[in-house]
Amino acid sequence: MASSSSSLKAISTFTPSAKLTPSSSKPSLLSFLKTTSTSAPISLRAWQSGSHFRGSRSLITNALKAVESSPVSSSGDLKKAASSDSKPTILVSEKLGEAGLEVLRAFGNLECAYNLSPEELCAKISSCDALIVRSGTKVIRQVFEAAKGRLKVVGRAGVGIDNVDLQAATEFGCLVVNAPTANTVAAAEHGIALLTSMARNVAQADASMKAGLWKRNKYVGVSLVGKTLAVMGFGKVGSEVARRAKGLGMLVIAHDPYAPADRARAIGVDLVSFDQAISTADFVSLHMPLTPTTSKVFNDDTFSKMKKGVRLINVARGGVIDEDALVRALDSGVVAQAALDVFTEEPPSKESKLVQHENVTVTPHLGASTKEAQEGVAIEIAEAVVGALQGELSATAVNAPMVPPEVMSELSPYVVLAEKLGKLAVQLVAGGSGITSVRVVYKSARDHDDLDTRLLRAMITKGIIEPISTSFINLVNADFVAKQKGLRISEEKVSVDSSPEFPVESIQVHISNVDSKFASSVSDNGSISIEGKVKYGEPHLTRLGSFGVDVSLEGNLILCRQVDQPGMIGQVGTILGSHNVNVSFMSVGRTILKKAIMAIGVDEEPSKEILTKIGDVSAIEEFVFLKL
Ligand SMILES: NC(=O)C1=CN([C@@H]2O[C@H](COP(=O)(O)OP(=O)(O)OC[C@H]3O[C@@H](n4cnc5c(N)ncnc54)[C@H](O)[C@@H]3O)[C@@H](O)[C@H]2O)C=CC1
Ligand SMILES: O=C(O)C(=O)COP(=O)(O)O
Repeated sequence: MASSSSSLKAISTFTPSAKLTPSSSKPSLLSFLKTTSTSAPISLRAWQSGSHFRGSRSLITNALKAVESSPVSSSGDLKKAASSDSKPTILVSEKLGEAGLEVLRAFGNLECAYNLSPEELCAKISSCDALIVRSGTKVIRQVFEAAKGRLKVVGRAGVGIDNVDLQAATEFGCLVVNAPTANTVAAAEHGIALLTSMARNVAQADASMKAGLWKRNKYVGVSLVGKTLAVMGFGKVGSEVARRAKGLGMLVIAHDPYAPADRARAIGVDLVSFDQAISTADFVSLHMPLTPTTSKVFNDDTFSKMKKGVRLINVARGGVIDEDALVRALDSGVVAQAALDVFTEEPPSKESKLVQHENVTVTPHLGASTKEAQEGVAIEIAEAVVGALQGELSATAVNAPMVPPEVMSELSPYVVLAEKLGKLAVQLVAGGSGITSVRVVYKSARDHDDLDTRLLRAMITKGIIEPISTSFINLVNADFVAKQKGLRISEEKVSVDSSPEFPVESIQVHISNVDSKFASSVSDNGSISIEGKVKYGEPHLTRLGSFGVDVSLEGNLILCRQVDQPGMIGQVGTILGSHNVNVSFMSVGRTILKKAIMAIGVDEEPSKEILTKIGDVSAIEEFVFLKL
């Protein structure tokens, strides 16, 4: 059961623990989070209208504008972060298209350093805010450790993120973004190039002619028309391969446990089981990502289920095949031919039996390597990384909630509210720690399925965790750190009869089984309970415990419960004014039994002496100072 702190009139101040990360003043995804923490919340309009970069909405720029015009600015850090001498440093460790490099150069300090050894990468990374890689750089845990908290974004200039340790990135609060669309066609075209050249022995015949031979009988191929192609992984690349193969007159089936059947049907492809796909196909083309589930999924067992003489194409990842098993299958003739663009180890050893096998056609991971795809990927990743460094939520985030722009613009004021409610709720807990259970209730007139709360939940979690954690917390690692701290956050959606025009009518945060430092925040069921709403685009506290209030959530706040009598505002205002503490707003809400809750917004943090004086006002029964 929650209870009030022992002395109602004890001074209750709350100072969030100092952040240890040296980079906490850098512009980054963190800046989005910081932005929401400034005393000048970002309006939806500001969010949408930024134009720092083509197609991007610059939160930090808008935050600064808002902060500059705000009388209650406490954003020295943000201003410093955006000044030219503190430009973010972006390390590009593999060749990237010039158009993308230009975007990066215009934004930050760009360093291109190719072919770094793991040690060299680790040595450089602590001076970088962002790292952009392709498939050749292994971004392993040691890289995040060596970054010492500075690295905020890893951009993968391409699709596959199997070379980035996502768990480590998440633990270190580092956002990972990729460029998932710009190389789809290139990879699909390369798959088709391998399929057709393998079927007609183009590579082998070419090598033989260059060796001075003319072997027309040896290189008789097989036809594609009427043959069955199994596309394993019916995502972006897989479906483009399917479309093209159908144009070649092939029968196409596909296996993908997550692909919707109607999308397949729309291009005349049947989705079938794994076994059905591999046992009926004449050609098998691989397009699934490398994950723990797909690792070596093509092995002795699977090859034994294939039609004798099957032909295999892999432009996905080498690791989905047990390469030794493939050599055995090629030697036994179960697999007649293979065409491989990707390998378990890249580059493979010169002695690789697979590479040397006469029935195997190989290319050195060229799937994405067209001029067009590389330009597209470079721009896509540069914009994603710049956006993330500016504090935007990325639509291509791999380890954080992905938010489509239209959803984001609608949710942004609620995102600000969510973080503030989390921050406020934790400051009402005596000692600020020992929280194990948080219940969040969203009231909404919308169909529950239409309300995606992942972002709101992450921000509430961040708000709660950040002040009681010594580590750097952001959207990326908030859930992870919460779990580590044994904090369980449950969510409930409640339907209300209001306008579905707004995604959320109110958000409530309830913390149970803790003591409160402000008894008025404890509701009848014994939990610390607060509720907030967005009003005119700004976050407001609308309920505290059992009391209805209406307080704009900005800056620092003193909440007092007092006997409802005249002159209270004057008394407290005089104490603050005589100590040069500027009051930004005051509001008083009457409660039951002649009690009132007074909320005072203050620009500076009042000293202990001032707070003691406020506590000495006889009609004040309890009060708490909160930083928002
Ligand atoms: N060789 C190259 O240069 C390139 C290689 N790639 C590789 O191709 C892969 C696919 O790329 P996209 O199509 O853009 O990604 P995608 O995410 O659009 O498609 C991957 C599909 O695989 C499916 N999948 C996941 N697990 C599966 C399983 N166990 N069995 C069957 N399907 C499964 C997913 O549901 C998804 O539909 C990437 O992960 C990347 O590794 C992509 C681009 C270039
Ligand atoms: O996008 C992908 O997944 C790729 O495999 C492309 O790799 P690359 O960027 O060419 O090293």
